[in-house]
Amino acid sequence: MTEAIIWTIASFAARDNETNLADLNTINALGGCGYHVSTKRLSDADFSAELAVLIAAPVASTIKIGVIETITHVEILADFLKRYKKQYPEISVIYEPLSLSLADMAMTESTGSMLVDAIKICLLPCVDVLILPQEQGSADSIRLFTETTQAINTLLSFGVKGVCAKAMTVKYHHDNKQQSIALDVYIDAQREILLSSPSVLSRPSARDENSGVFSSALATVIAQDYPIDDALVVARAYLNQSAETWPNNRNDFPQVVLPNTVLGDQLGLVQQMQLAYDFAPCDTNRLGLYPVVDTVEWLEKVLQQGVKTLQLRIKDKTPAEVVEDVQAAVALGRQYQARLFINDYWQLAIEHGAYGVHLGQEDMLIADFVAIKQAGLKLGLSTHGYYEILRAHQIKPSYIALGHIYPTVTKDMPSKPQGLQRLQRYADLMQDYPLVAIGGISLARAPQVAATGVGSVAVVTAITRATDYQQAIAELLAIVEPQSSLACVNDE
Ligand SMILES: Cc1ncc(COP(=O)(O)OP(=O)(O)O)c(N)n1
Ligand SMILES: Cc1nc(C(=O)O)sc1CCOP(=O)(O)O
Ligand SMILES: [Mg+2]
Repeated sequence: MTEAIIWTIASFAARDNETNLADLNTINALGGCGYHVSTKRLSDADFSAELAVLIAAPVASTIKIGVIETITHVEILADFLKRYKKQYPEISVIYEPLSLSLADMAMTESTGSMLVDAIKICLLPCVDVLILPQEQGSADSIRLFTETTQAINTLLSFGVKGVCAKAMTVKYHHDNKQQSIALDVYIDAQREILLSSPSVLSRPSARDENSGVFSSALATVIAQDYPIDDALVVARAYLNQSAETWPNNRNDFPQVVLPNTVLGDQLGLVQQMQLAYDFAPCDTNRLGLYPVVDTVEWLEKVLQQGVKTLQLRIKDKTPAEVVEDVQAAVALGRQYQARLFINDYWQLAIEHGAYGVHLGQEDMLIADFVAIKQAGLKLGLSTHGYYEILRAHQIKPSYIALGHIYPTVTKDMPSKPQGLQRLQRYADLMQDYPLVAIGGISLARAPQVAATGVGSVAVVTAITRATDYQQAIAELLAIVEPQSSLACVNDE
């Protein structure tokens, strides 16, 4: 893995060293390596010279910008970033101006401050993520949320790629009591992310929101190639904790706000989702070896080898074309007393009484989760990183699948492989769930995957393309379910 290099460029009017130290501590704590340029009291020529020195430092993965005090510094910096991004288009620029609020920045007419105008015209088009506070706790949460999204959309029109309105206090009613939470709202061209955390007042151990630590944390996580949704989650968890380590306590992680929930309703989220919560638990937390196959013939072959968890995954056919396969699959599952999951065709799974259904994140928008729950079917949900894991956790499925761990030839994946280190982090964070690792897991890789503590390993080609599938299943079973293989041996 290449080193995560973060450059920080800022001038702090007050508490310089303290704030600078908080930045660098955060970068170190989260596994990055920071290089800092302080612009404070630098002449324009000296500022340009400092930036030229930075060029000689190791190439940045992300650049974090803090307070920039003068118009010419803004212009010099914007020019520098434009040139640097041309050379390294992959670089992300994270900007947390601290002293400016969302309302100040989002005014369309001139604010009366030439500095703010210069920031909007010159700097924002070079910025990938702008982070601003939205502090006021209006009693009308729908209005506050609407104003916030409007302000963010205005800022996006200035050319910044994504905007996060951070830690806004939202008051809402639940169980006849007024609750108060801190909400992060992030919007870019592809996504809108809402993360709720307990209000700052109820978290004495939380970090100072006005220290620039959020953007340093975000920059460091993005520098390690995490996508923005996952980076927001980890940065927020870091702010919510006091420890100077990569966050690993679920209590510190934010909750993903979904429509059709108490908070979602009170923010006026309108998306129609037939969500349900707390699905039937699986009979074990360790689902073991989990072959995913696309024919009834394969189901039977793997069942005959002693497999107890499996999935029928037929893609892109009409329900009428797969109904007989689903019926036959359910019958086989019963005959072998196995946990048979049906991918995608949740109505057929309900109709024919499968053990469970496996669905993806996008299915949360279309499938009737209430019907699945009412029918008593187990629900497995796919995830591809922290954000999706927390989103899945909101509805408490029967198991969570973590993918894709390695490159896979079975499916075109829009995301990057997670690798073992991330899998370990997810396994530690979600250890109370049945977890299933999937994606590119071969016989050779299975021992390391199993060693992360996930109770189940799902495979397609490790079985279907094996020269000897029976041998492959026997070896995979011995790796993933060593206790059951021992029991078999002892039983003989
Ligand atoms: C065990 C397991 N994990 C993940 C998937 C992927 O499901 P999904 O995201 O719904 O994608 P498709 O399989 O439908 O392409 C899975 N099927 N099984
Ligand atoms: C169906 C599927 N879903 C994935 C996910 O990450 O959600 S990876 C995957 C394919 C797994 O096949 P193989 O074991 O051959 O790599
Ligand atoms: Mg699916």
